[in-house]
Formats: sequence, structure tokens, C-alpha cells
Amino acid sequence: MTEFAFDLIGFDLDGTLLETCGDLTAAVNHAIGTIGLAPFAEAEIRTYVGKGARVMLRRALAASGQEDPALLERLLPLLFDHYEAHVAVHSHPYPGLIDALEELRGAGVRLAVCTNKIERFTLPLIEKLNLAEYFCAVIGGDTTGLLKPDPAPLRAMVEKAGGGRCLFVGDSSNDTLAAAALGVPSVVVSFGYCDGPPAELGGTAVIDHFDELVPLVRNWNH
Ligand SMILES: O=C(O)COP(=O)(O)O
Ligand SMILES: [Mg+2]
Repeated sequence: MTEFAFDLIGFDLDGTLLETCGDLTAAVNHAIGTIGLAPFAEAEIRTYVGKGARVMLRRALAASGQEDPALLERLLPLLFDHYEAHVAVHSHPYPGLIDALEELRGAGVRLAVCTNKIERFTLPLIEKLNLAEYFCAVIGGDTTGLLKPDPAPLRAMVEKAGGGRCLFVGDSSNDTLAAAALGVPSVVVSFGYCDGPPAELGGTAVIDHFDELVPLVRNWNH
């Protein structure tokens, strides 16, 4: 038991723990630049993030008028190699995150990650930003073979982290749907890459800043 309503708090990665869009945009632009396509602004790529790198690149190619699946398969390794070499150039935790993680950990709440980003990028990114020590389980988009909104990766996170009363924090309907399918309450961060109005994404609650997370779970009344 903890002083909070939860034993375990899981987090989505892109657009929730971390602002990663600068490095993702650079990787997309590198890949499509090799065939002479015009680069995208970060604000556009933000709307393509959340269902894994393959879907992000497919969306960018479609917006460039390129729908050929073979082209997607040819450019994806170029995106991967660029992203792997530049995974934490601009990426950084959202304001207030570290203080919130410290306070939750100090209160005995276990912390974990469940992201659609594949492990090849997820693990080094968390390491490089000095966040690995906080998380007792990290599930990537290729860990179970299924992506959120399927609940399988979230279930794997809960099991690996030792179970208990769980809350999941995310920025998109992938997160709220996966949580709902597992019967886990969810919090939407309105500052992420939300795929709709934050209050309409199906979460149990919405926060606008990580400073709101600890008071929310301390006074949980949902
Ligand atoms: O789209 C991705 O690669 C990952 O997104 P997520 O961390 O929000 O699940
Ligand atoms: Mg996300």
C-alpha cells in the first residue's frame, strides 16, 4: 500500500514523459530528403506520432503524395539509423516531470513505461536522459508484438512491474483505450501530441502540467 490510491503508475513516452518531436522530425526529414521530398515542420510531424515510427513515416509520405508501400519499406531503415544516432539531441522531459517522479518514488509508488516506440530507441533514450533508474518496467512497441491501443503491452507492463493498483498516464487515445480495456484509470496530459481535444480522449482525468500529477493521485476521487 502507498499513501496514494495507486501502487504503480505507468507512463507513455512520446508526448507524455518526453518532448521527442524535434528528433523524430529530423529523422523523418533525413529519410524523405534522400528522395528529394520537402522537409516537414515539427508541428506537422507531432500529429503523426503515437502509433510507432512506421505509421509516422507512412503518414509523412502520404502527405507528400507518396503512397508506395515499397518506398516506405526502403526509407524506414534510413529513418531508424538516423534516429538511433540522434535519439536525444533535442528530446527532453516535460517540465515538472523529474520532481513528480521523485515524489512518487519516495512515496513507494512503482513507476513504469509503456510506449509504441520500439525498444531499440526507447531504452537508449531513457538511459541518455538519466531516467532509467526510475522505472521498474519498460515495454516498447516490439516487446509484445502488439501496439497500444491493444491492451497487451500495458498488461505486460503491469505484470513486469509487479501488479497492484495501476494508473496509466498518456497523451493519446492509444493510451486511454489500452487502459480502459484493462480496467485501469488513465490521465491525459494536455501538453502532448493529443489526437483530439484532451478532455474528449476518454481519460479519467486531464492534467496541464506535471505539477498537477501528485496532488491528483493524492486526492484521487474518480
Ligand atoms: O509513435 C511512437 O513511436 C511512440 O509513441 P508513444 O510513446 O506515444 O506510444
Ligand atoms: Mg504518446
